[in-house]
Amino acid sequence: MAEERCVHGLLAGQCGECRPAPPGLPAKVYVTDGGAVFHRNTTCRALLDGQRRARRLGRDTHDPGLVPLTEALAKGRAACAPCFPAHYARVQAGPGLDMSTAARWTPRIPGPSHTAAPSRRSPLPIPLPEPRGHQRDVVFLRTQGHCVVLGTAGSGKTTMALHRAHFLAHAPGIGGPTLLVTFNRALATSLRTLVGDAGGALRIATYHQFAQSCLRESTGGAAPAPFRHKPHLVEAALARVRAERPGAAVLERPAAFFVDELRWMAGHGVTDRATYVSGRTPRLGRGRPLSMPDREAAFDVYETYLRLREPHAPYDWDDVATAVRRALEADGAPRRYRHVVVDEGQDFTPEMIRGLAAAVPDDGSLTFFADYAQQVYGSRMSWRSLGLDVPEGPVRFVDNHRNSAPIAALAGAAARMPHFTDEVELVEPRPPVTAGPRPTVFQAPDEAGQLRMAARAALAQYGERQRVAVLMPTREHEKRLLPLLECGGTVTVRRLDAELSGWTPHGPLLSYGTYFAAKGLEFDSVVLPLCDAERLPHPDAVAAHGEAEARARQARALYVALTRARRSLLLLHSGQLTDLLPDEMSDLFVRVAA
Ligand SMILES: Nc1ncnc2c1ncn2[C@@H]1O[C@H](COP(=O)(O)OP(=O)(O)OP(=O)(O)O)[C@@H](O)[C@H]1O
Repeated sequence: MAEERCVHGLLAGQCGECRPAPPGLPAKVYVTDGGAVFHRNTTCRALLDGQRRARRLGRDTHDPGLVPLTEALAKGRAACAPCFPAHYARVQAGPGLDMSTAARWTPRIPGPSHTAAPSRRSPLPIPLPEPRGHQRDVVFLRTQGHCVVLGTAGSGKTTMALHRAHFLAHAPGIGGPTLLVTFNRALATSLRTLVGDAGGALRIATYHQFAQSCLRESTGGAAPAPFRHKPHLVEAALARVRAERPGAAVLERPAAFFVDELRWMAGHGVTDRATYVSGRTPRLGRGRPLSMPDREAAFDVYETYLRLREPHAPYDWDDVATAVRRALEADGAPRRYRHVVVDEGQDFTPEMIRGLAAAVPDDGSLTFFADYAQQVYGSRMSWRSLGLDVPEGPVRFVDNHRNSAPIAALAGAAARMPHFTDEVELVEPRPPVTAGPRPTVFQAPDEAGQLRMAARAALAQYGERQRVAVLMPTREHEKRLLPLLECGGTVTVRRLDAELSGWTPHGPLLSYGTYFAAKGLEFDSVVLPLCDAERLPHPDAVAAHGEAEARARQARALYVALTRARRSLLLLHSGQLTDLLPDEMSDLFVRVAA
């Protein structure tokens, strides 16, 4: 049953052509040649408004014609929302309200015998699954000093980070104001919508929100905002150094390489020439180390950038972390937070973590959750370079609670490919047992066909009340995809970005965004267009970082995208399929041709 597919090779419910007619829709509906939806009758307000708008813009309009519902659905049309509000009301009700799910999400956090039980005065418990196995140990890990938790994708790191933060915020005696900090704004926003106001003692923020409020406090509100236009200024700095040092081969690299190099320097707090040029600070990753003369030239770019930035701001989004650490180390005042919990820690630089460690008092704690297989920002790092004191070593989560077995098998095989594995500590996952269909790989005739197919599959699954995301490597194609998903403005589509406006933690959802924007989030179904070899890895990344490093970085981003899907995964391409995925012979996906 798990592999039940339609005549087009897609999963039942995934195919825009074969999905059953949603209940409550009539046998015949009205469509116009230029429209993307179907209507109940020709007096529909949205239809008439749309035609008026088209005429105003000088476009042709078409008279509505009556067609069988099945034909309208087969052409990928969605129901017009004003004509079929009951249909959308049902879709909106969604699985999040299902009683069996509600029971599974009943929050109870039984405390271990050696720690105090959570206070009776605690606010309402948070709506999360109960910790299991090692997860329980982590919620109640020691409450002073540093703790590290490494876990594979979907192993409950975010869930346990929330549990732990909630426990630390409210446990009597040992509890106190707690900061749960993430890298992605989208993830922070989604966590806030999940827990709501879990009590004033728990704050959820991104690192950069924390940094800004910290600097504001330390300067009495006078701290300037970090400089926003670093790539532009690095390019200008590079042009100057090229003129001063003609013939230096390293300076022929694109500006993106230097942006990345400067980020590494800022992230590790390497700000003097001798330390940088000597190469004493250990580096990980596949990029070939620069020679000493090349490092001299790269340091010139750094210094020139600093000089150009000086009139604008004392720091940018990368080296703001050093300003925060210095401000906190110099500040003997009582700390605002007693405990800090870091989620998605693999994206934090050592300087960020040092600053967060300095933000808690001696009787407080810093807990660090990470999965280095999902590190997608900047150069490779290990938790061991963060300066945390963890004599007992990290706790490891190996059970994947999110992905079905076939999706985990594909993602796991991708993560075991030679371009992926490196010297950074990755947690080997235990294969999940949840059954499900194998991922589908669909070859469309061209890129436009990929986007059309992606939208149709996403709409079909959204119509089945699922939480769906269409994820792409970059923002380049978003403007072409959005109108296909919106169906003439009748379907509400959420963009995965910093604001994550309209995000709801439960119920059907149709969303789109980049692999990066989806970090930490999850969906029932994920559609990945543009999995072509010529895009993954992107040629710009190859030019900036070299083939091996670009492949490794892109593979980790793709791994993030694959592991966002709980039950259904559709990958699309039109040229050659990217070789960052296991090949056709692996039997880990079902191939479908247009
Ligand atoms: N003990 C548990 N029982 C049931 N479900 C769980 C449990 N722990 C986690 N889950 C579920 O597993 C899914 C993944 O959890 P979560 O997002 O916390 O994982 P993660 O390790 O942070 O993932 P990623 O790093 O890939 O973003 C969620 O749907 C969560 O509700």
